[in-house]
Amino acid sequence: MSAQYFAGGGSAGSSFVNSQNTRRRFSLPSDEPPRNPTMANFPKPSESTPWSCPAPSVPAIITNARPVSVNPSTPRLTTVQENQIFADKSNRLLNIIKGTNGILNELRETNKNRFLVSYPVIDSLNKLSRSQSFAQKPDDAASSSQRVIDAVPRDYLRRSNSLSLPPSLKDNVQVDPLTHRLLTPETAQAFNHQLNVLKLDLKVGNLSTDVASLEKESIATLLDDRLAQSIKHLDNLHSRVADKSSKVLVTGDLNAGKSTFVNALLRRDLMPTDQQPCTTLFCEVLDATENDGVQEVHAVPDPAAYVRTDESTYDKVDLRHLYKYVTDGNEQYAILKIYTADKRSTQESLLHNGVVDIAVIDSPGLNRDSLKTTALFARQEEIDVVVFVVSAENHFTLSGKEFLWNAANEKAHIFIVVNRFDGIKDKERCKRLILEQIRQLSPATYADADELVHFVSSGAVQLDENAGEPSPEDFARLEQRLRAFVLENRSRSKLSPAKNYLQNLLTDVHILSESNRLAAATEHEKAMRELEANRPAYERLLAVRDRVLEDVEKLAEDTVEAIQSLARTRLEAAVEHVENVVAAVEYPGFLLIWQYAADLAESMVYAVQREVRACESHARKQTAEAVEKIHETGEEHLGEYVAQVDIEAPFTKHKGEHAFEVAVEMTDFIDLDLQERLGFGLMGAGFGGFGAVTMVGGRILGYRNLVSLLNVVGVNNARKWAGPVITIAGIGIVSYLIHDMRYAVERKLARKVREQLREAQYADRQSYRIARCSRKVLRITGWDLHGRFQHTVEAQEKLREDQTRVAEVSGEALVYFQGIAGKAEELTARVSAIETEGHRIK
Ligand SMILES: Nc1nc2c(ncn2[C@@H]2O[C@H](COP(=O)(O)OP(=O)(O)OP(=O)(O)O)[C@@H](O)[C@H]2O)c(=O)[nH]1
Repeated sequence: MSAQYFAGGGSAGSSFVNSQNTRRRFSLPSDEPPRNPTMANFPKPSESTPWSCPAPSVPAIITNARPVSVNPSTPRLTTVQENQIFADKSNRLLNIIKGTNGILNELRETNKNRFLVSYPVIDSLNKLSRSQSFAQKPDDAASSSQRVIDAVPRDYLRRSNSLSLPPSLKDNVQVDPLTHRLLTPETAQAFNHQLNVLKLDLKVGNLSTDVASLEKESIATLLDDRLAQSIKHLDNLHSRVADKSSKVLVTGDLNAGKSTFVNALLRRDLMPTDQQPCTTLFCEVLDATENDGVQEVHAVPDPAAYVRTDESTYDKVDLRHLYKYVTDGNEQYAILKIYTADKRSTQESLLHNGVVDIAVIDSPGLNRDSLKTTALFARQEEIDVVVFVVSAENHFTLSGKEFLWNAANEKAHIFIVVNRFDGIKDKERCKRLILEQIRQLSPATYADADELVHFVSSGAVQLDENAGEPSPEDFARLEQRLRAFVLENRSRSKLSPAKNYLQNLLTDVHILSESNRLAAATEHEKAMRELEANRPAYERLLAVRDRVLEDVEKLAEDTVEAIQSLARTRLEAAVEHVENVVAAVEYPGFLLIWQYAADLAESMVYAVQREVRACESHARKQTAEAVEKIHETGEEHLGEYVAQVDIEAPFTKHKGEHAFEVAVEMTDFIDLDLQERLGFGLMGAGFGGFGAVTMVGGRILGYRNLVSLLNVVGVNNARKWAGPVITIAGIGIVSYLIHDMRYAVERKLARKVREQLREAQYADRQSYRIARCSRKVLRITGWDLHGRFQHTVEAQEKLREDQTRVAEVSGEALVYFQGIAGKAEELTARVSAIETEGHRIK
């Protein structure tokens, strides 16, 4: 049989065995006084069960022996009283287990779906060192971190009268909210180290990971594992506490008579006995009522997986073949579960006696090979009592001594059966020698030897259960004390592990939730403080934003309007005075008059366009100044930034829009419009001399004037003079036109250019275009500023939203962890009030 079986065996699972050596026992003070029952609270002795009958008078073996398994000052109870107390304690423990289970499940749920449960730490190693007021060894030469790890938590746990955190932890609990990382490796380890059940397992293979190097998420995952394990273990404890049966392991040297003793207890020849060693397997004898009344054997390969109702977990064996299975050494089985019917009355039956169900486990005799396995088996918490059978003829063997020595460390009290006493001649000497050996091997058992050491002859017990023969007196007393011992131990073996585990677990839950509450409180306070601190700045920003953006819009509109207005005025003037360019253009003579006309037209166009460019330049300058002003205003409220506005771009883009052309035509050289000519002549230099002539010429050419003149001179005379006069007039007109051609071109081109520009609404359009370019630049600048304000406001709002969320979540966490800590504290007080040491049974 492998040791592995025992690691996983039993309803309590592996952790029972494993936790034995590591479990830290500390007792928290209870608010309630110990609930030791008084006789007044329980039935009178007359109401007791058969077990409470007066012990047969046997000579006291050791007169000064003092019972140490329970408080000697506590009055002995009847089995009924003990049963009631046990039932009360069990129920209270079961309720606490249920409550603790609820907390763990809630913590798991929270850790997964609401907020991560963090492992808080202490931020400064120096501060930790100061907390040596908790330390027992202030001058310890060990490193400060190790000193702290050793001193703070354990000492706190040992000395604290309440479950509040030590001041050193309270002051310094910190979780970095940004990185969610635990601070400083030493402090993280220190915190982890103070936990017991919920201590994180940081071993990956052979490597040990540092808590501080873990992200909060990783810690939450590890914690989840821990919580899941604890929930499972609580379930095991629940089953164990709820299980009303007790287990008695019968062990001892080879051939000491263990099987004979078991048969004597059962009053039945069930287990094979032989003069040579024959028991090769652990054999658990249970009452057949636990197997629906069917007597049979279940050969179980894996006890941890054994389920009575699931036949795949064992091989069914007929009771008739038990001998073969027990003696053949079937190594594939770890244990035989033997369900047997006990026909005796409830009062007499050991297995099913109406008070406590007892399962007796016969085991292979101790030798070098079986010693370790049996020791592991005995160490299981589900073993309530270990009965050690020693042969009165052989005394203790080396293996037996080693077993007792180790078992005494685990169970303190062993029930010892000195068997085959019938074969001893000098019985008193034998008793003396054996008791002396017991004194050395198990002092606690020796101290209570009257109760725990029995010299009997199992072989002398009548096995025929129907015969009704009374047991020998010494064996009857043994049975009575064994039942009492089972009851006394039941409380300790069943309830103590649950109590210890609950105390450790609840203390861990309290420490964890209390430190999380502190972290949440710190975070909440910080978030609220920050929210309050940046509120004025935020409100100011909102007010300034609206005002500044309004001002900027107005500035932009004013600037654009001024630019447009000035440009229109200047361009209208330029159009109106387009003929001013004439003075600047040299007249090259009549023969080149066409060229002259082209130069004039070009100069006039150029002059107007030059004015457009001047307006654009002015607009750019004004726009740049406005942009600069807006930028300065922005920087005043938002801090320095680089404005991303290209002032030139819109002006360059619409560069060609001011172009226009004027074509020179033949008609531009002849001007018959006198009025215009006069008007123009008034402005032209040297034009006055021809004014009267051209005016008369103009009248001559009029038809009505011509008819009036003919009437005066007569038609015949007119015919006579007509030819020469017309010739002279024609020559004059031609001369005049040639002479007037330069001025006609100047007048007509000026008029033509002006009219075309007016028709095209050139001044309006250009001033509007220039203003539009400027508006575009200023609008972009305004948008830019608006965007920057918006960005700043949004950043502020985001910050405030985050702070609000942190405040809400941390506030929620604070209340939550406060609740958990309170529940844990209350449950701890309740569990501490349960006394599990048991009582002496009559
Ligand atoms: N005289 C006498 N013989 C006994 C007594 N008890 C047991 N025996 C005998 O001792 C021998 C061994 O008894 P078992 O019960 O098989 O011993 P055991 O310790 O179970 O043996 P293993 O399990 O094989 O180690 C048998 O022959 C029994 O008859 C007793 O009280 N008096």
